[in-house]
Amino acid sequence: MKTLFDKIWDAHVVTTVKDGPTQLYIDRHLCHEVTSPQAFAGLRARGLTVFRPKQTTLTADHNIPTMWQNKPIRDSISRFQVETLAKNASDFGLTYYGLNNPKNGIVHVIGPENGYTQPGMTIVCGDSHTSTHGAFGAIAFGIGTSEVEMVLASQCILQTRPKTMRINFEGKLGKNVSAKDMALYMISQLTTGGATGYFVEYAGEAVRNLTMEERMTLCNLSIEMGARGGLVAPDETTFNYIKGREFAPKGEKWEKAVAYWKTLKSDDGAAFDKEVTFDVGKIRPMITYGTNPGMGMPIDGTIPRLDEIDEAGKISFEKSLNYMGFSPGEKLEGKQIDYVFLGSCTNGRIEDFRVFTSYVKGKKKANNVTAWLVPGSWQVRKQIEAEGLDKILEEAGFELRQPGCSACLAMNDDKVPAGKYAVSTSNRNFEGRQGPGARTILAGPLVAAAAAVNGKITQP
Ligand SMILES: CC(C)[C@H](C(=O)O)[C@@H](O)C(=O)O
Ligand code: SF4
Repeated sequence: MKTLFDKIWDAHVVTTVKDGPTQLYIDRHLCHEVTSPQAFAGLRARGLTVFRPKQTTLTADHNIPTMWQNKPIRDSISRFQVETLAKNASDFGLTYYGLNNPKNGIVHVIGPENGYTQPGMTIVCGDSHTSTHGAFGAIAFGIGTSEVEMVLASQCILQTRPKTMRINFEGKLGKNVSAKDMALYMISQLTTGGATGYFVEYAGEAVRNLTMEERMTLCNLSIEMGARGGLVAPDETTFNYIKGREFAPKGEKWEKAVAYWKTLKSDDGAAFDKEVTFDVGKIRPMITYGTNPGMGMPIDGTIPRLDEIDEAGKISFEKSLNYMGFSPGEKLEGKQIDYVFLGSCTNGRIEDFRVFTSYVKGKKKANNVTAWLVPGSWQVRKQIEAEGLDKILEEAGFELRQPGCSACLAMNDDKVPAGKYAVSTSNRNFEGRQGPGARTILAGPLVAAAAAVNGKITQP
């Protein structure tokens, strides 16, 4: 009896070093401008080529502006990063979706939308949120730059087998409760270290009922509780999503692939090293109040009091609240905010824009709010336009930007000023994450929409 993880892992083992790591074959490799330059430099220094060039795809996302992408990038460091990526792609003969390419977008958005991400695969990228691709029933995880070099050179990687954990979400999600709320709730319960050393499988009725995009949101945040990755067994929802996409198998190959994908589930009675169950009926729309994604609570909740925090955590708890400008025991509902960011590989897909738009339709953006609405890819942006969502957003006083990581992290022009509050659909609320001194409140797209319209934290 095997878990889903075991089945995929075992099918990719090349050799195992006795008492050491496994040499694992990698099906898909994605690269972006931040973590790949030294890897390519390493290949050059050793006179190596890319072993299987068709299995690596490059995209520019972190350092790019989200306006005027047809003009040269103004910031010289960012421009250099992106130019280096383009040069590496052409020198090593790799597919590259650069600026203004219709397939450009955030690395974890474009893989799935092109059908490049498929069940049963091993997928890596020099990026922690590679866990997103696990939504398709793939072993997908982030790697370091030296490992990027290893994959480029050999299409393999040395990995220690992680432990397995299953997280069951039972019951039905309440009204206005999203996959993001499930994830923030889960991390608030398990803490940011709760899954360290584990690869998580998400299961249960509530997970089966999620769309592919919602499963991606959930898997995306796996890394924020320390997990190596997270995955969901593929089912009809998965197959329907993949069917017909550019890199999806076609014709007879499709039938064969689906027959194999249907075997990709944990056997009844397969043993996990740890198992946790949540009743989703208890989950309400969430926000974070601190400086790690585990510091979350329902919107109408109160920040824990100092006496509720254990001795060891008191100093960092106080430091965190101090940075945020909040007090222990405070309620945040009704609190004024300054920025709203809809986007990132967590919540920058079409369904997120549909949810956001459905709330703001016929309403107006609050005057005190600067809103950045950033599609995860050009294909997402095209779909937004095809559905006329851009018009509705415009009428409500919003402006749609061009794709990129944007305000998810302060590596490009979209920085939240010091001291300002941003309700953000991204995945990290670390100090300085959205700009030096910026204060991030993580939430789902619906809560972000309510904040954008009301100018403060409110129930959607
Ligand atoms: C820049 C990159 C290495 C980083 C990551 O690995 O996650 C970024 O994508 C992030 O979200 O912090
Ligand atoms: S959108 Fe944010 S989390 Fe995702 S890859 Fe870009 S920087 Fe990382």
